[in-house]
Amino acid sequence: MVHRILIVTAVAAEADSVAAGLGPGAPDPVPLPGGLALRRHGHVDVLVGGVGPAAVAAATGTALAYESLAGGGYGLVVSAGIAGGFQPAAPLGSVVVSSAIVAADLGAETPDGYLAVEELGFGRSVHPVPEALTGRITAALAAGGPSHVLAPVLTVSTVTGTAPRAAELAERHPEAAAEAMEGFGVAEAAAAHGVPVVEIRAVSNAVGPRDRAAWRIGEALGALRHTFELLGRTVLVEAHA
Ligand SMILES: O=C(O)c1cccc(C(=O)CC[C@H]2O[C@@H](n3cnc4c(=O)[nH]cnc43)[C@H](O)[C@@H]2O)c1
Repeated sequence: MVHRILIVTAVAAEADSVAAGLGPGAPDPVPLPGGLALRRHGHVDVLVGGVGPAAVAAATGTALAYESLAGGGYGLVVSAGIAGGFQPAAPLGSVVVSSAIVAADLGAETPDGYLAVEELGFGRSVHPVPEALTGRITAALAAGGPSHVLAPVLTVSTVTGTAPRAAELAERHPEAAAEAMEGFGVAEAAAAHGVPVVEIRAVSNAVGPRDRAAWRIGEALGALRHTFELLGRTVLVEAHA
């Protein structure tokens, strides 16, 4: 069976950029339960799943179940959108491709420091991403795409807004290049259906002291569009074959 590809964003502006990169789609969205709507671009579906890991996990699970019950199935799920970038690894306007998707606040604070759920003896806080997949994505971006880095992407429920919090996350996850709010939720839903997942983020702001005026959302949405222009002609075609 040839599987479809599902791309999930948090908000409509991100989905619009992804869709613009993919090119013309079907005129009418497919309504899903829960007030969700899939925009179809050939074999690629784009879904606005909501902000935060819980909302997006529910939405992604709904889309996966819907497609499965319709007799098809997804072969790849992509969490996409804008993000905060750890400096200097991920400058504004660059793209981060996830080598792993990490729930950075799924754990417990203790007097001796933070413990991830694995250290507490239950649950998981990391979803791996297939290397063969990230290798194809980075190769496609290297051929004229935005500057990019392959690194872990953190999922947080609270946007980092202070230098001490940014330093704490960087110390705990020294390899991480970006933080956003949905990747782990998308990954949990994909894993429940046995579907591989990758997160692709365009950097709109630096992780650190909150300075909304310094966010470069337009630049990041442009990088997101450029990324999916390239992937729509390469990796997303191969992944469908
Ligand atoms: O105001 C706008 O025009 C606009 C356009 C597109 C997206 C937005 C968002 O606010 C998206 C929220 C989404 O962005 C991720 N994000 C971005 N920066 C960070 C960050 O520093 N830390 C965590 N998450 C970040 C996140 O995934 C949000 O869901 C606005």
